[in-house]
Parts: sequence; structure tokens; C-alpha cells
Amino acid sequence: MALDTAPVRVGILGMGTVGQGTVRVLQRNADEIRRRVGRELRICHAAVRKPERLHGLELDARVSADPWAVVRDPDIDVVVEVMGGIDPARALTLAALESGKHVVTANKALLALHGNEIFAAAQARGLMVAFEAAVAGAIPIVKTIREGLAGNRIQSLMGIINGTSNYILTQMYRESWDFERALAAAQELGYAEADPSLDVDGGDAAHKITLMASVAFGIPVDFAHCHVEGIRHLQRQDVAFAAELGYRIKLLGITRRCDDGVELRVHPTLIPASHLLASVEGPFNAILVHSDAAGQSICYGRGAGGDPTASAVVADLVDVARTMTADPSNRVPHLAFQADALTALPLLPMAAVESAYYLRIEAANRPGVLAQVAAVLAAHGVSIEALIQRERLGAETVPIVLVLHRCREADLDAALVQMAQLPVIGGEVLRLRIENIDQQG
Ligand SMILES: NC(=O)c1ccc[n+]([C@@H]2O[C@H](COP(=O)([O-])OP(=O)(O)OC[C@H]3O[C@@H](n4cnc5c(N)ncnc54)[C@H](O)[C@@H]3O)[C@@H](O)[C@H]2O)c1
Ligand SMILES: N[C@@H](CCO)C(=O)O
Ligand code: NA
Repeated sequence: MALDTAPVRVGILGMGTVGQGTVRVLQRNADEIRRRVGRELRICHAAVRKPERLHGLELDARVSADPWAVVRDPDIDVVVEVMGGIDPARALTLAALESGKHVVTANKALLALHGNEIFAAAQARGLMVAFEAAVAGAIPIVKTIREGLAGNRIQSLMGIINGTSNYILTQMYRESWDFERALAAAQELGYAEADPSLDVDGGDAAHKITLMASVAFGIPVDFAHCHVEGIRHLQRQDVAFAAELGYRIKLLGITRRCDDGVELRVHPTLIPASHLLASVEGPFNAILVHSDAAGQSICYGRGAGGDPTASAVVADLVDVARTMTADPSNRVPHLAFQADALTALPLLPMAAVESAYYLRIEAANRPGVLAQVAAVLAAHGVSIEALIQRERLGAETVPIVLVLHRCREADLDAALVQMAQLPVIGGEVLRLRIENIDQQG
């Protein structure tokens, strides 16, 4: 059978950080890509809202201000959606599929919220929705889980999957920057979402771990049951206390298969300073996968930025180009498992999670406080492993930092409610979870 050598006609929606990166990578590596695919990947039509922001990018394509013009263009084979947001991205994606076009997307928010609908629409028409760029930027983690580890029963995934938060935590630790300064720099560097609260409040990492859980365990996409906490409430003193105790604080996405369901959660987490994940800094991402046959694997790389994300967009375009003529039932399934073989395992509430904990308690600066705190914890079966209590002469309150042994979150919740009623507790009690990674699957 003669191979199709006609160019693959690409339409692109959005020409911001990732869109421009995609154009640059396709242009720079055109020869290399053609040698790999056997045909050219040609951007034929682009939706560009603000052409004045293209910074000299040469775009040899039809340009429309309206993204619908691209989606409705009959001479387009694949639509790349890199404009972000839910509306109109959802309608545009569904319309592209409706008109027989494959879709490559970097939009994790869209897939985490509407993935079931979008994958079903693609499946019904024998089309592909490729989303490597949506999860951990350049790192080929979707491909790794879906294909490279396809022989395994995956037990857990744990990852630093938001470049912006990791950059902020790194700058707080290394340079003693405050939160606002580090966030402004992350935005300037093109790491942050258009709405950076998605980064710092954990939503973006939650979108990504939700998608990874589906690909790892063959479960429908269920963002609504993901527990989400961000890094906004962390202070430089927490980063310093954690370091003193032998830990680093990272915003982790965690999903784990348990006897009675699946844990799915995002929160700032103390991890041992000696673990490989602790040395993942700046905008870099890393995902630790525990699986039965391969054991532990770590994927590491750039999780954000124009060219790194474009690397994944273009790899997906290559995949689509290679398999667009293949029988759809023989392609790699969107969520790694056959669509009719997904299992809706229960997603567990946080109260059922077991963890070790870091507590920072602002308490009255007077004798006997620690004994009262310890008594409340003991009454709920929670025991203390380590503590730091600093003298602050003349201060009304002092921070008490405790490291707690593993316990059920429900027990700690109950202890914290009782602790808040102690007159000696002056303000917030910060609770962070600790993962002693090497001991767990
Ligand atoms: N920046 C990153 O590092 C990164 C990494 C992975 C995934 N993503 C995802 O990629 C997508 C794009 O992110 P980005 O950083 O390039 O954002 P961006 O804000 O830099 O670019 C988005 C572009 O889309 C354009 N746009 C938005 N709505 C439009 C419309 N209705 N019509 C025409 N153009 C429109 C905007 O004008 C802008 O130029 C998002 O879904 C984001 O979550 C970004
Ligand atoms: N805002 C995201 C972009 C990559 O998905 C991050 O900081 O990781
Ligand atoms: Na990726």
C-alpha cells in the first residue's frame, strides 16, 4: 500500500506561549519531523486574537481572529487547541471532532472537567484527542504510563506537576523570596496559567493528577472528587522549619490504589530532603510511579514554558499523523484502557487517608502549652515524633512545630477541632502532610 505523503494540515487555536512555541518547534525541526513521519506537519490556519503580540514570529498560514473559522475549515485535518479555558474551548473541541478533525490539546482544565464527554465524542467518531502537553509539559508521562508501563499494575503516582508552584517554593527556599515576588517572576517567565490562582491554589496540579489517575488505573475522569490544597498559606518559616527537620516542602499530586478505592489528592507535602523528588527545583516537574513489575520509575523534565510544552504538542501531532489512517480500534486508547473497560473505583475521602503530619501551632508564650497540645493529640491516638519550640522573648505567641507519626486523617481532624478550643492556641494551626516516600508503594 502506498504511503500518504501529503502534508498533515494543522489548524491552531491560540497563539500565546504554547502556540508560539509550537510554531517555532515545527519550523525549527521541520526536516527532522518529516524524516520521522514521512510527511510534513503544516500549520495551514491559525486563530490569532492579538497579532501584534507575535513578536516577529513568521507564520506562513491563513490567520483568522475567530477560532470558529479554523474549526470549520474543511481543509484542516488536526486542530491544536492551545488557547486554554473552558468556554469556548469545550465547544470548539467538540465541534472539531464533530467535523471529523483530530484534536491535540494542552488544556488540562478542559479535560479534567469535560474529558469523559470529549473522549466519548472522539471515540464515537474514531478520532484522537491527544493530550501529552496537558500533563507535565515536555515530560512524556502520558505515553510512559499508557504505553511504556502497559504491562504493569500501577500502584501509585506521586508528582511535582505544577512548575509555577515549584518555582515559587524553590525561590522561597533558595533565595528567601516572598511568595508575591516569586509568583510575579513565574508569570514573567511564562510558567503560570492565565489565572495564576489555578497554579498556587493547586487546581492545575489537580487537573493533571486527575488525568493521570485515569490513565494509570482505567477510571473515568473525576475531578470533582480530587482533594485540592495549594501553597498560598505557606510561609517562609515553614520552608525553614521543614528544612531543619530534614524535609523539603513540595506541592504534590498523589494518587494511590488502596483496598477500598483510590486516593486522589493535591497538597503541599513534606518529603525527605534526601529523596530524588526533593531535588526537583524551579519549573521542573517529576513524577514517581510505583508499579508491580517495573518497581519505581521517575520521569523528570520541564513541566512548563513555551518550547518544552510545544515539544509534547508536536510529539502528539507526530503520533496523530502516524496513526490517523490506522483502524481506530487498534490505536492506543485515550485513557490507556479500552473505553468499555473503564471501572469507576470509589475515590476515597481525605478522612480515610493515612499520613504523617507537620503541624505549626501559634500558641501562647507561656509554660504548660505543649503539655495541653500533647494531651489533646494523645486523646485521639495521635503521637508526636519530633518537635521544635522556639523562644521569642516578649512575644505573645510562639510557633510550636510538631512532626506526628502516621495516623488516620479523621483522628487528626478531631484532635484539631478540640485543639482550636484551647485558650492557649492563639491563631491558625497549619497542617501539612508528610510522605516518607521510600517506605510506601
Ligand atoms: N504555558 C505553559 O507552560 C503551559 C504548559 C502546559 C499547558 N499549558 C496550557 O496551554 C494552554 C495555553 O497556555 P498558554 O500559556 O500558551 O496561554 P497564553 O495565555 O499565553 O495563550 C493563550 C492564547 O490564546 C489566545 N486566545 C484565547 N482565547 C481566544 C479566542 N477565543 N480566540 C483566539 N485566541 C484566543 C490568547 O489571546 C492567547 O494568545 C492552556 O490550556 C494552558 O493550561 C500551558
Ligand atoms: N501553569 C502550569 C503550566 C504547565 O502545565 C505550570 O506552572 O505547571
Ligand atoms: Na507531558
